[in-house]
Amino acid sequence: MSKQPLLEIERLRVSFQIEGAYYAAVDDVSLVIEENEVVALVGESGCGKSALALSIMGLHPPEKTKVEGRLLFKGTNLLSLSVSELNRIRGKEIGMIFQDPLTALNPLMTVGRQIEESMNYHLRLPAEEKKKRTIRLLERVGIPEPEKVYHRYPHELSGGMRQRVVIAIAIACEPSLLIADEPTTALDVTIQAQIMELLKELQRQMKTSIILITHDLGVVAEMADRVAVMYAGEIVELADVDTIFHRPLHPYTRSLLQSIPSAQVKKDRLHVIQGIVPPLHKLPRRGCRFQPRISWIGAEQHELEPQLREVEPGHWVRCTCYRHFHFPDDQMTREVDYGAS
Ligand SMILES: Nc1ncnc2c1ncn2[C@@H]1O[C@H](COP(=O)(O)OP(=O)(O)OP(=O)(O)O)[C@@H](O)[C@H]1O
Repeated sequence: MSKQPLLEIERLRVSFQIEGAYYAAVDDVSLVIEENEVVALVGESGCGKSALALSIMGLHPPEKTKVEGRLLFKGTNLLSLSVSELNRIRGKEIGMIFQDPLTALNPLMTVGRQIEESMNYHLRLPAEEKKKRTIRLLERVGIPEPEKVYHRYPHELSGGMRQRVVIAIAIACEPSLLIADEPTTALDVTIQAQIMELLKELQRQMKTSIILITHDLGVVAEMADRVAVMYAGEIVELADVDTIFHRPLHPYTRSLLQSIPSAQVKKDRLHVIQGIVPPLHKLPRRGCRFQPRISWIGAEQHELEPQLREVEPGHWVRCTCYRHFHFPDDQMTREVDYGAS
């Protein structure tokens, strides 16, 4: 019998209420996260990455959000749990690292107490043991003088140190799944690299699975095992990291990759993906959602109801338009020859 995946996202739809009607920000997304696997979710702002992550944590306010489908975590559907049942899993089995450490931390509570809070809820250890464990955790996330930092307040720490504290809270109960939503966007570039290095090292030690949400394709190349590329609420391409970087097929994935600056290949100008992800209430709900942004590919080259299809083992692509895609600028067409026919 094959092993049960850690998380199975099945036909997930997350819809927000806007002026009385519901619009899906995540639309029919299915994705499996295995144990000890890092899956990156990439895509422009507004593609639905955070909406997906927050639904796994059960953090959408139910009055204004509809979450449909199934989220099977170790076989249990998170969407069918009561708040108290979910609380037993959140923070213990699934940890989350948010974008901005300043808003993720309580300014009125010392670092030590904040880390211990999550242990209080899930582990119920004697005070002495809790403190020892907290100091060990601070050490583990690379905080110097952990005994002193234990008594400090968030505003007394630098941004990078604060994000280390947020990571310590997220891993305090050794979760089997971590969701990291743009964990470094709020930090300086040099600090970003250190924090990603820390996450990578912790992942290696703890064998935690990670859903990594990021705009930074460099980070994806460094950390991810597989990549799900999202556009307008849908996964448009899914494959292992090498395939995404070396044999991308979907026009959106190829455009994202073309827009990365490269020190090796000097280009006169970077490729810019024309247009924007439309707002929710204006998203095309039928046909290929990327069609308006690649207007030089005729409508007849797109599928009417594009599905994710496995084009080679483990490599999934939505819509057959990728077979006809070329960059509008000839030079780029010559630069990239993916041989898709
Ligand atoms: N609470 C909400 N109410 C209404 N619309 C929302 C809400 N939260 C998100 N949206 C909309 O849902 C869509 C997806 O948003 P989401 O934040 O998931 O995108 P994202 O890919 O995570 O972007 P970013 O990279 O900027 O975080 C966007 O159009 C956004 O405006």
